[in-house]
Amino acid sequence: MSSRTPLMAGNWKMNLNHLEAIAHVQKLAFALADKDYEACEVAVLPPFTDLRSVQTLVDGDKLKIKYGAQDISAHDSGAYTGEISGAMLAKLKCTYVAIGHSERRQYHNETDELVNAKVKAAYKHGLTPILCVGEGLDIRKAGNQVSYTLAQVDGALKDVPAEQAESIVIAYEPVWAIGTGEVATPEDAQEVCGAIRGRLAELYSQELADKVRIQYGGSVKAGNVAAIMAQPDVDGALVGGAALDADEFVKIVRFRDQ
Ligand SMILES: O=C[C@H](O)COP(=O)(O)O
Repeated sequence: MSSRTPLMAGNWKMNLNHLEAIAHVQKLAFALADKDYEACEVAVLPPFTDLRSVQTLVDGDKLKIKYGAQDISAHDSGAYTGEISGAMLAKLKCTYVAIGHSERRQYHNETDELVNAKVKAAYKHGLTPILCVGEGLDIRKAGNQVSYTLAQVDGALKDVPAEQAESIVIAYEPVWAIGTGEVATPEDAQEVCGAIRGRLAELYSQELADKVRIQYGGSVKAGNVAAIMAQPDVDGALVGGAALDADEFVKIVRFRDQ
């Protein structure tokens, strides 16, 4: 494990309405103590419709939990039905926004070019991108996971200056391990996360690369998180299914105890 502060983020995907969101965040807040926040940064990524409720709760109760959105429009405003702008997310005091999740790439045909535009939109509005990258099963079987994932990193960071890129979070999520119960081995996670850090050093500098947090995502649970977090280039987890169970997510945050 590195000296970077780990980021444990729960991506709720299309789960939990705004009332359920309040109950869930209250449960997390009740369970998490100051020492948990000192050891780890904790964030939730609820659906758009929950964000105002989560903001009200976090602000009102002065919670240390951070929150963000699961997507952002590449556009600032205008006739883009169904889209949500970075300005809107910033107004809701979001810290993070997930960009380029494999489900967006797969079901909404998001290209590296669009992901790059969304990364730039996030920075324009003061949001920190959680850039999601990772290979599908066919790529993994062909042994091309590193080159494929690094090409996604290159595409997402095209023309993004160092003073912005130094705050990015990159989530390596092998698509074949998402929601399947198939977890990449800690060595699999390290191989690609280490290569991503190496690419950041090539694109920018070693100093910048050493600052960036790289998460692993894909069937992370309390039972497997410690081994993954023991890898030198893994600085947190982007958790899907297990983040919907507050008790389980708290155990993931307390990965050092598992
Ligand atoms: O964003 C989260 C990832 O897609 C992982 O989801 P999962 O933990 O349900 O496999």
